[in-house]
Amino acid sequence: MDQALIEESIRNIFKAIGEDANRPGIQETPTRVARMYEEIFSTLETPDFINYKLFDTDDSINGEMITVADIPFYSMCEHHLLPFFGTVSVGYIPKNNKVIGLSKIPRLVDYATKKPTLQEEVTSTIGNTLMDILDPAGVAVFVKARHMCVEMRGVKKSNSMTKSSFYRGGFTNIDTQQEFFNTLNN
Ligand SMILES: Nc1nc2c(ncn2[C@@H]2O[C@H](COP(=O)(O)OP(=O)(O)OP(=O)(O)O)[C@@H](O)[C@H]2O)c(=O)[nH]1
Ligand SMILES: [Zn+2]
Repeated sequence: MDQALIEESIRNIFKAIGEDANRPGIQETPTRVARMYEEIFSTLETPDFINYKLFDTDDSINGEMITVADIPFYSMCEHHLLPFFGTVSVGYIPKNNKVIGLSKIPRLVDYATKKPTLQEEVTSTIGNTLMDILDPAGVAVFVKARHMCVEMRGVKKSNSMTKSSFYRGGFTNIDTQQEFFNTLNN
């Protein structure tokens, strides 16, 4: 990431809005923002999914549902560069005795969110990537988020919650979706 360019850009924004970029209170802000962008836009490269460990279990796991619920995330909307944040819940149905290392699911959430993006894209990126890595019998992704660009500007609707979902394989069955949501509510 080009830290110097970010710093210069932030100084220019201060100038453009009529601030004195040398005022003591904000003098160090461009450097801080550059450091912050390094952190919140850290999905510069695709992670090495080959190292996402898959484990072999016995075949009684096949066809059962595994859910990781309420994984918190923070992202930035690509239209206004304002935060949107909430939770992601992921379910999958193993096949061929294969399960994925549990921590890899929140890692997928980080991969999908640490960049300027849209909620729908976060939802489908997590779902499609899990399908690619694990090739399970089904994947469900459910994302709930608040968008600051809808709340603090523009239409200004506080606390509205945007919900998006992704269902593949066994989760296209309505009863399986219901079981997924029952799990989330427990
Ligand atoms: N589908 C989708 N839209 C988003 C997301 N985040 C922000 N938006 C919307 O992106 C749209 C951008 O619309 P524009 O009309 O180009 O921008 P704008 O004039 O700032 O729009 P307003 O927000 O309505 O004032 C807005 O409707 C936002 O609410 C997201 O994650 N998914
Ligand atoms: Zn926005």
